[in-house]
Amino acid sequence: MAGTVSRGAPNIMIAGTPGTGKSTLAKELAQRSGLNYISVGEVAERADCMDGYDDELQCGILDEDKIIDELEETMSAGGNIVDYHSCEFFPERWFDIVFILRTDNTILHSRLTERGYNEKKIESNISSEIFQVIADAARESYPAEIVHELASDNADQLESNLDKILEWLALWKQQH
Ligand SMILES: Nc1ncnc2c1ncn2[C@@H]1O[C@H](COP(=O)(O)OP(=O)(O)O)[C@@H](O)[C@H]1O
Repeated sequence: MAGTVSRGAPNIMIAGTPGTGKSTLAKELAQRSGLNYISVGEVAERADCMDGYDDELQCGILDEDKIIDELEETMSAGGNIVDYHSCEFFPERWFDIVFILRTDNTILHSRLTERGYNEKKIESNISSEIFQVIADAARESYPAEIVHELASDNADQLESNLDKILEWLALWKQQH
């Protein structure tokens, strides 16, 4: 079960549709908490954990088994903030808490346009956000009580999300 493994510091998953603000939140959280930031995409590139390329969506395909092997030791030690769009394929035991960032469709559309995504990729991501694909998959893979959705539309919400997570972290430390 998640959360029952003894670790010096918790592992936090930050998931969500591309453009919802995962890396913005996760990097700032790492700064403020001292926890270790892990961009799964960057590790996968560096450690050659990609398994082909999706031409339609114009993105690499992750070799899930390989990235799990690559991260296992670091995750077992605890104290990590993991940034990746989906999380259902990671071992349940890795995470003490899972946050799913959610963004209003119009705002998300502008962010992805600004990022230079093509129309097909934008539509695919917006539809994934509308149908809450990532949130539902997370809830199927982790205990409901550790999965939390966070609104990520504006700077105030970013601050309040950081506050909430830092509060949770302080509580975790008191209890462990
Ligand atoms: N809470 C927020 N309010 C306003 N803009 C945000 C917020 N979070 C992220 N952004 C902006 O949205 C864009 C996408 O954020 P990013 O963190 O790269 O998303 P992701 O890692 O989920 O793909 C960036 O330009 C970032 O500055």
